[in-house]
Amino acid sequence: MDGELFPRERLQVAPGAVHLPDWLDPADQRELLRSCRQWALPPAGLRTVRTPGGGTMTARQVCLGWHWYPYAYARTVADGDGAPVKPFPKSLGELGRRAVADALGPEAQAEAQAQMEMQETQAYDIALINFYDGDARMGMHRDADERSDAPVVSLSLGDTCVFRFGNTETRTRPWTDVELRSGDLFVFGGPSRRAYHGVPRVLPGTAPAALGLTGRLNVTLRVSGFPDAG
Ligand SMILES: O=C(O)CCC(=O)C(=O)O
Ligand SMILES: [Fe+2]
Repeated sequence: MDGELFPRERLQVAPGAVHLPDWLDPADQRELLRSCRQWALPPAGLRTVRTPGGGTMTARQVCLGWHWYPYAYARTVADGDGAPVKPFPKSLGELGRRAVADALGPEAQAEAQAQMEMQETQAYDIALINFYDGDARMGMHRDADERSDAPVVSLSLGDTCVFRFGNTETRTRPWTDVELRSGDLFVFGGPSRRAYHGVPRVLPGTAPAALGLTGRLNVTLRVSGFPDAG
């Protein structure tokens, strides 16, 4: 909701894990939403992810650059229509770099860049777009199928959610619950890169009316660290 008495403040939730409220302005949010709608179209579009235990994830997903499925990456939608994954757009790479610099400072950004150059891998090359509607949520997990330790960049659109940011050891407490609203940025890198996190709740009807989205979209950008990325 807008119109708070005090603006929401930038918050370091854990070392290397930072929440930047209202990082994308309304025009940039609309633009990103427009792109998400394109990316969600078939082939290689939005799909329901099946887990090895026979369950399904309630957040539906589409990937760019590399296709993630439990628990690996592929170049094609190996667990879906088999189509090649859509390319990772340059604009998202630029957004990722800017997000890291704003959240963690130019040093962290330069260090990440130097590491990537050493490994001869490119910068951000994976996007996972999660769509939460109805009762969708996401259990506590780590982003652990990438080879790179570069920070994960997370952008939220639409309904507000409760984002639970935990610790690197267990799925359980201690954790911090943060409200992520439309336009918010969350970055986790360094000692927090492999921390457990999840989305226990989305708050229906909280999206900014002008955006025109029912539900919540989250875009996470990652660096694969795979030698043949690109
Ligand atoms: O929706 C979110 O905010 C988190 C998404 C996430 O953790 C993931 O895609 O791995
Ligand atoms: Fe995650």
